[in-house]
Amino acid sequence: MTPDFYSRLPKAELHLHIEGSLEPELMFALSRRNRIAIPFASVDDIRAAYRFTDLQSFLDIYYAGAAVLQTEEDFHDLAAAYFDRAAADGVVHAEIFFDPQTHTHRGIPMGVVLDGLFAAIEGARSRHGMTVELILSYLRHLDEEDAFATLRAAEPWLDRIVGVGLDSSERGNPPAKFARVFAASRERGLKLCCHAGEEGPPAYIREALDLLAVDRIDHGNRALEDPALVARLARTAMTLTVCPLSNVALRNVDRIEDHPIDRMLDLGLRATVHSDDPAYFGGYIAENYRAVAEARRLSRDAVVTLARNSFLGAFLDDAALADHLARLDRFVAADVAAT
Ligand code: HPA
Ligand SMILES: [Zn+2]
Repeated sequence: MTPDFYSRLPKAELHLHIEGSLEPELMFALSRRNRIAIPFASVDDIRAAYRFTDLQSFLDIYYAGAAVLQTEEDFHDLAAAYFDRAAADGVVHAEIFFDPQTHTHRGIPMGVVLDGLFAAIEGARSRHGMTVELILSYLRHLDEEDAFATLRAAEPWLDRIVGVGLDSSERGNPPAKFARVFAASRERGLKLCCHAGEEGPPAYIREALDLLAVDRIDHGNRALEDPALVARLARTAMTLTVCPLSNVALRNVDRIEDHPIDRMLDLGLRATVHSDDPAYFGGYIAENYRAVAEARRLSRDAVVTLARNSFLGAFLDDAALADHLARLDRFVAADVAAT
């Protein structure tokens, strides 16, 4: 493999919270631009706060940081910075989460968030040739009625949103709590994703399948505790969007050397690698590939399988999928010839 293999490998990003790409430098700049106080005196201060013990300790800082996002321009700048980094990391297609309730609850209208994101998406297309889809993610620590209100607020833009997701504090907020709003989302033609089995038990993954009828599971690591569930996920080719650096930062995996990504592939799971909240967890998607591939000594074939799975798991039409897979094959053939 050539040295820049991981960043040149064509891939799809399927698990990225746009608010989690807010780098400390931009957080600081926006806090000044918008005169929003943050509990940090400097960029170094912000970085020093990024020592997490679990999901909730991260979410507390993540929601506090998002308070600096106020205007359409802020959302544009946030997403444009992410797309530039993603393009440099070989991302050719991205399906990104945004958390509307984090903003609407602060009085920021849905249209401000979306117009900023749409402008950045247009820039990603024209500057990088990248295709981008948006996934509206409901916050699971809030109630289902709030999720319904969010779906209603997004109604004017639903033709430009590919799907919905479920994120935030997993324990104590099972998928079952959102069965009706997921059914309503499906009726509106939206694809369905759900964070499950990051901290929550395998039973939450089963609920996401049985009660929400999801198209994709985000994380899914704890399926490994339940062999019958693993067999079902493998048999149905359910995509699991795995985030190695996130798993270590949030202490769901002790060390990157202990990450189960190769076990997942060996069990026949359609696992893929993604970045989750890269500004907080120490690396964007290529760094997630590099870190887990080196720590687990993955073969080139295994790494290419992860990238192939990212396209197979994406919400692409057949023609676009075929194009992406053909480009991946050409990349691999050229890399093999060069080494
Ligand atoms: O890693 C995550 N897990 C759950 N909710 C989230 N919201 C942003 N990132 C995450
Ligand atoms: Zn996530």
